[in-house]
Amino acid sequence: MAVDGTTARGAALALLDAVLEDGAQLSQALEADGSPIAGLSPSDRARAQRLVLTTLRHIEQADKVLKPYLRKSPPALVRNVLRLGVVELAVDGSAAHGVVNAMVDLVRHGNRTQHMTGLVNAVLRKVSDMPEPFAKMPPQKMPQWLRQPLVHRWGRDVVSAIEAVQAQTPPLDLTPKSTPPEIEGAAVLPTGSLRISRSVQVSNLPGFETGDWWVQDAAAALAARLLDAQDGEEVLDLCAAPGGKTLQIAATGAKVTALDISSPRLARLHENLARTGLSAKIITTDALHWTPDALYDAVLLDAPCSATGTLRRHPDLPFAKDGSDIPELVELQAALIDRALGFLKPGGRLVFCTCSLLAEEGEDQLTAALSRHPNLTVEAPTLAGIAPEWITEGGGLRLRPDYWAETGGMDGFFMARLRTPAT
Ligand SMILES: C[S@@+](CC[C@H](N)C(=O)[O-])C[C@H]1O[C@@H](n2cnc3c(N)ncnc32)[C@H](O)[C@@H]1O
Repeated sequence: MAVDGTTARGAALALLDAVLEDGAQLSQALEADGSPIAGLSPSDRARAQRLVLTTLRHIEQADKVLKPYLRKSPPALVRNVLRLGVVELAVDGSAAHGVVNAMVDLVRHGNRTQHMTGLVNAVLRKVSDMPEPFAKMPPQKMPQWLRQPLVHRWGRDVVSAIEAVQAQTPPLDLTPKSTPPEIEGAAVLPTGSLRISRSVQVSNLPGFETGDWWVQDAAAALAARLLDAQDGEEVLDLCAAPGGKTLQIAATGAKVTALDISSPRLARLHENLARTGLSAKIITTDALHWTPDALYDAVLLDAPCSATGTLRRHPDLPFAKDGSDIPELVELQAALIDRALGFLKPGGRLVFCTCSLLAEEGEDQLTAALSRHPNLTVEAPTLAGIAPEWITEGGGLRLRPDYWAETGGMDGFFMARLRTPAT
């Protein structure tokens, strides 16, 4: 497909196409050689990313608005141009004239779509006459493979509340290295993370160069807090990259070993350590086939998972995944838990966590670990800022996107702290 890749909108279209038509993950499309954003200025890059993310959060509504105007389904490129245009008009409130002309231009540049400029022009003009194109429409639904088990567990109201949060642009959360720095407009959350709700360029914020903080969702920041690493302890961060939790553990003064199977992801951990002036020993290997030289006081296992708790930050996931890899992930998580327990000194602690909304990757995984290892104990969380209802019957911490909804929600996570017997 040939599209105009020189503008933010052209790049957004190419990215949308990669996600919706090729099933690519947005992060991969952004980082790929020859990525559509490669030649753009920083502000156009940010604009292209914002546009594609907002569109992915509103595909369902955009298609509903477009349906009455399309007698038959247009080619994918034209459909995606129309979706981009509708979302810009409905959500961003961009000036109609500019949006319509830009979208017509995108279609004009497509090899096989030049003849559809009239259709795009006519449809988008009609949409631009609607006062609020998405008014009274419910937020975009999660895919059935994910929605159904969540409705079964939490009910429709909770699932709708989660979807309402997923429809919004999430705030930027930062974890401070020590004392929270002064950043204009940043709120300090009850758990200690900083939250910025306006649109900002991260590298322009005070404290970026000096590594006073790093970007990390407020829920993600709780796993290392639950581990509660102490100055001088030997701590293993298994599945560590890109390293938000490694940085938190290193900041306590603990001696951290950060292990991950992926060297490209570990390269980002190296960058993060350099920027923050923190240190960790880094090992690139498969945790399932590695044996440490000595045992650890504590292990953090942030296991690979469906990432279904992160849809508000990664709205491309429902389009790139169908849930078919979950049984394999559940098996891998259990194997990693068993392996991690073998790396602990007697009386050591393991925090297991996943950024999944699904019980099989969280609550059920904890139950299964306890039945495989009956002499483990679960230590219920006592962290500042968490609500009692977030603690599960089994002593884990269940975090949901609709918690703190009024200030932008949080990523979905499950985490639990386990202790091995002292002798
Ligand atoms: C949820 S991510 C970790 C995020 C990280 N803890 C952080 O806070 O930035 C899961 C990680 O597990 C790693 N991984 C997957 N299978 C692994 C294995 N067998 N051994 C080691 N790492 C593995 C992936 O490369 C990925 O970086």
